[in-house]
Amino acid sequence: MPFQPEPPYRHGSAPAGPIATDVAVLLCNLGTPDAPTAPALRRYLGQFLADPRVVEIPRLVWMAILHGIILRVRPAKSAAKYATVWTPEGSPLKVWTEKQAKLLQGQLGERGLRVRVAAAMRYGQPAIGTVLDALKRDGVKRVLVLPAYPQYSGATTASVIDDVARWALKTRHLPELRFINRYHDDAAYINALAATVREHWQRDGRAEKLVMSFHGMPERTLHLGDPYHCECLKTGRLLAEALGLKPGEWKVTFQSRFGKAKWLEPYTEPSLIDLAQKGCKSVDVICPGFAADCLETLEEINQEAREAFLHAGGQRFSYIPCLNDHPSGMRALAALAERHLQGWPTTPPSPDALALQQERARAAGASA
Ligand SMILES: C=CC1=C(C)c2cc3[nH]c(cc4nc(cc5[nH]c(cc1n2)c(C)c5CCC(=O)O)C(CCC(=O)O)=C4C)c(C)c3C=C
Ligand SMILES: [Fe+2]
Ligand SMILES: [Fe+2]
Repeated sequence: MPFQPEPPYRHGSAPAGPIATDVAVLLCNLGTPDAPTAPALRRYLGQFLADPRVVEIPRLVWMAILHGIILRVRPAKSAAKYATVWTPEGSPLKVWTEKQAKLLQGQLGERGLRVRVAAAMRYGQPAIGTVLDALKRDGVKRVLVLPAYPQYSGATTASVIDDVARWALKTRHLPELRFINRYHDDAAYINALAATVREHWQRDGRAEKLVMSFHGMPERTLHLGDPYHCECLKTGRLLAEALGLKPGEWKVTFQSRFGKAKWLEPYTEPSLIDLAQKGCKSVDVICPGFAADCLETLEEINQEAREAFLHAGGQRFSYIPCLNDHPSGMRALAALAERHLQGWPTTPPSPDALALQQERARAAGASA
């Protein structure tokens, strides 16, 4: 199999890029369309929904449905939804992920770790392979892959790992690779979520119920051994414990059902309607499984679900934003990355070690 061309090999050359280090963290999120338009959505959904990790039905049947029906109908509808959340800087998911990468590099620097942090997207741009190529060109030799999904699922975390593996298959000189599979029960992540809820209560008052809405998955993935459902429930329980909530004061639900199959239940919007119809007047809604606000939180929850709850008789719907660039969320990501970076050379070399390294590089250059 042909491998892609390597950058020229140099003995002991210092890494390039914004900070001289050969260690990088690759913060990977789902990805988003380039524009809130039907053609951009067709490209994005075409790539996303063709991933066998995302839709697990026989290829030929699914490709006929995807290209024959879904990619003819859904792009325009989805584009209209994206248009309602689009910002002057672009899609919220991309804007937040890029900001998180910058802040994470700063946070790690403050902890004394010399590490590059780059953002990449599983679908759309910047693609994981493109970012890995750029890091390699800058002399990066070790990459910690941090999928921005607290709960592991085959459709998300494993799909990021697949994409890194696909890049590795065509790369001759591989960096050392590490992967963070999950952080659903990480104490700093739970505390960061709890901090955003408490801040929200202080600012806007507290509702009768805290609804924790996670992205759904087909129910059959649970029976096939995907740990996602279990990890969402654990995050929910730990968050409720951290907030000192009593049973009945909180509820875990699943949103964003796609297609006709049964997905994980209870579904978010019907649950909110049910709560309102049973006399619950106010809800706080948080989406702990999303590292950053995106279409699914800003439009589906803060617009559609809000309207459904109020229409069913609810009086106050408060949306609690995702961790985004919240300082405690960023500290949680930095602590998580720091633990997984252990053993890699992330501290600046001492002047003596640097002199020795330069001497060796000179000698190697002379004998090469
Ligand atoms: C946070 C975890 C996510 C899981 C699990 C997940 C599973 C999953 N998603 C779809 C289908 C769609 N998801 C869409 C958007 C979307 N999904 C996630 C996260 C998870 N998905 C995010 C962060 C986003 C938002 C992206 C953005 O640009 O803001 C969409 C696209 C939008 C639309 O047309 O509705 C689809 C489609 C499936 C089928 C699935 C599990 C099998
Ligand atoms: Fe999704
Ligand atoms: Fe959705």
